[in-house]
Amino acid sequence: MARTLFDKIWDAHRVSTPKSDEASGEDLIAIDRVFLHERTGSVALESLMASGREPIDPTRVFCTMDHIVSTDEGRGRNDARTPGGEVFITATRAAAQKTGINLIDVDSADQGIVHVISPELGIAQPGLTLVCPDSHTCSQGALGAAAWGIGSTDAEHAMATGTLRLKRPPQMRIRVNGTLADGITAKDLILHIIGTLGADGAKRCAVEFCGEAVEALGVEARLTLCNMAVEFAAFTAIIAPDETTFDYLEGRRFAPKADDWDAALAYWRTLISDADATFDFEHVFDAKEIGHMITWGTSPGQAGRLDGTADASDYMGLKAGEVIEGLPIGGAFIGSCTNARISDLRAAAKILRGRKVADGVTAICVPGSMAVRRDAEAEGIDQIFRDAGFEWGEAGCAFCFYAGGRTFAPGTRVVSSTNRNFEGRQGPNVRTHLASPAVVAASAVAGKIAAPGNPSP
Ligand SMILES: CC(C)[C@H](C(=O)O)[C@@H](O)C(=O)O
Ligand code: SF4
Repeated sequence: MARTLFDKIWDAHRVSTPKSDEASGEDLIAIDRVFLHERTGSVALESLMASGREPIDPTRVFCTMDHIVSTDEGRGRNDARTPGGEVFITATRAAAQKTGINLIDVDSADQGIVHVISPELGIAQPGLTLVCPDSHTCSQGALGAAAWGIGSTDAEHAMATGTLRLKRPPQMRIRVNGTLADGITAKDLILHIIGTLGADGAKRCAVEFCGEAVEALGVEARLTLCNMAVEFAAFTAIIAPDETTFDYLEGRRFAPKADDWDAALAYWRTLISDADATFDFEHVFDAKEIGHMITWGTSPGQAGRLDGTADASDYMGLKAGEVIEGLPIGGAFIGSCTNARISDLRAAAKILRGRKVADGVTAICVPGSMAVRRDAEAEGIDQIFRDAGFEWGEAGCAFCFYAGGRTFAPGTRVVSSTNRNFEGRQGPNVRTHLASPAVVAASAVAGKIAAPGNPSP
């Protein structure tokens, strides 16, 4: 029977369908990797230890510090950005050391946001199952892994048993034909898709992105695309691994080596949906219709073209029919697991070179990992950001979400390269507009929402 890519990974990991689960349709699925972070992973680790159990294979469990850790340059990395949050860091460290899992601590050269460092270190690989108590784990499907977000209790279970019990999700295929116009990015593409299908448009499906425009994306851009799948209610997202994926992974720390690499490649090449595989839902988009996108509301589905108009939104301070381009801003943020990789920083630096952030705009860039930060510094990109008037941070989630601590002033309109624009997401009454790093940079310079081709005031 013809199978999808997701089916193939599922079937290869199906340990059994326990008798008690026949009616529920649940399968017992082998879990290859568990990733944790200090915000929710600490809870799972502590609870596991409290129950007298330990990870069945600690070498397959990874943990980073990203959510709570301070990202202010020069500040101690053991400091928290959330008042009183140090305990997350110390408790996670203690539990990780005790259980012997792979800990990527605050002072590690590998430290960074979980969904940035997992691909970077070659931990996410085609054909693997990977879970993490974090909703944006769907990002890692960009490598051809079945990767999804879970709760802390499931993380505990996955660590203890190497399995999870769950029902195979329905499946959706989103094909993007044609070529994206110059300067139009994966962020614009995903905002266009979510804006068209709505914030619940993916119907809890495992979504396979495919088509010419998706194949043309580099791995970093594919990560951006898959990152926001959960923002339109997907179970997860996946992209068939191809030469782009293999080139990206070769030589990375946890990628297979020598003969194992050849064997892995042979297997990975089978990971494509069969030509006659069927999906529960299918959508087709045309890449050439997509322009610079931005959200205007408080749901990621409230997205439109930058030169379009908004609906009324009290929270966002917008009237129906108001033109989005040109709205004055007070903040600009480039960071997060969506758009803080080296290609994102390069795109922004291209716009910022030789320019200055407009008066009255607080502009901050926080690289997604310390490796990205080092790469950027080696290329002089940090200097371009600093010269333009951007603050340059150390790696972490930073201003992507607010959990107390430093943020933008209430009422500030912020253009942000992140993935969530809910009320209060970036701070009390902060108004978040989601966009690509290029749009954030252009807007920072213009002091108002602006397209990259047109950054001057
Ligand atoms: C804190 C964590 C559980 C949360 C998530 O699951 O996504 C966070 O990363 C977010 O982006 O809101
Ligand atoms: S960067 Fe933002 S979206 Fe990503 S894991 Fe951190 S808080 Fe969640």
